[in-house]
Amino acid sequence: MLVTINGESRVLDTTLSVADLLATMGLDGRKVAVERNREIVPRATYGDARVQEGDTLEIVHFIGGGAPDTAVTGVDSEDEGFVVAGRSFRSRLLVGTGKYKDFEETARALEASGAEIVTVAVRRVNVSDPNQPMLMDYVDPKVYTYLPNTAGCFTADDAVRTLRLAREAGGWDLVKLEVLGDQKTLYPNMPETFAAAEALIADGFQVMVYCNDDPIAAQRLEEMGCVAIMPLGSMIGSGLGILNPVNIRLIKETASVPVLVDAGVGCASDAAMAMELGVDGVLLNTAIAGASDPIRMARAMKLAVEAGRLSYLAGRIPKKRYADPSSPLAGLI
Ligand SMILES: CC(=O)[C@@H](O)[C@H](O)COP(=O)(O)O
Repeated sequence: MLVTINGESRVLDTTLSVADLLATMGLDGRKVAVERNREIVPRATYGDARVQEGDTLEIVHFIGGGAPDTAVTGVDSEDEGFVVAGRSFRSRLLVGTGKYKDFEETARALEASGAEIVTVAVRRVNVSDPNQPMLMDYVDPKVYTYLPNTAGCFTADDAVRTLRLAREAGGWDLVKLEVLGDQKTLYPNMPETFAAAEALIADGFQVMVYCNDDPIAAQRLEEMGCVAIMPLGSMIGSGLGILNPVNIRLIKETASVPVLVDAGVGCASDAAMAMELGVDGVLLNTAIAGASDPIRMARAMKLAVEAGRLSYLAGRIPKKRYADPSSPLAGLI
């Protein structure tokens, strides 16, 4: 029979089940998800679900990084860590897993960053060579919390479909929703983001949402049930830093769920500045992966996020218009 797998036509044995198909491709036991004619095939039915003539199959896996699905408890003595959707994390730095030279470099950078949550994109398995290395071979999902994301989705429908596949593949329901507006700015498309958030929350997902830095939109997303609000610092991949600190602070002041600055961080001082605004964490990717020395930058980001948090907790001095001598003037000779 003739079927299409990940866009490629294949002639298959007529008696194949989905489980047999995965086995012949060497994908059995791997964290992949299968969609047949745009319907997710539940994992429990792989043995019974027969592949049929004319079927269109999509087999996806994760690209980019991850951590335990169980809560990481215990906190640093100087920082209380943060809690999202009932799970505690010590590290306030969340990192992306794209743009690295190879998976080995990804793994080393993640380790240096100290991140516990890594966000990963969902992509088709390479059916021409399904045995190619996968992210999970390098970034252990028992060590990192995988946060599947919808990078590359421009409609609510695509985003919802992508995250349903991610849940089927790995069982994760804590997800990062991003619905993009256009290729040039990668700004969030907020109407589509609202629609996707609503559908995902109704479907039992815990949604961490990438959004613009609009306090009203952020409030609305929280009211809908999003478990974390992730306003952009600036455009994804731009390295322009935090363009609107006033709005980020406003969003944080109003929110009762964690607020994480997501996107646009270019260097360690940007990450520290975001944390000094009082946000709960920072999500970044390009600044580490695109640095000349990603491992060193990953460590810099770890220290910057910690320093920014401590600086925020310590409380900055008020800015003054004129000098205020550091040494007492009394007793001057
Ligand atoms: C990895 C990911 O989720 C990105 O979409 C994220 O927004 C990070 O952006 P930067 O690459 O600008 O750090």
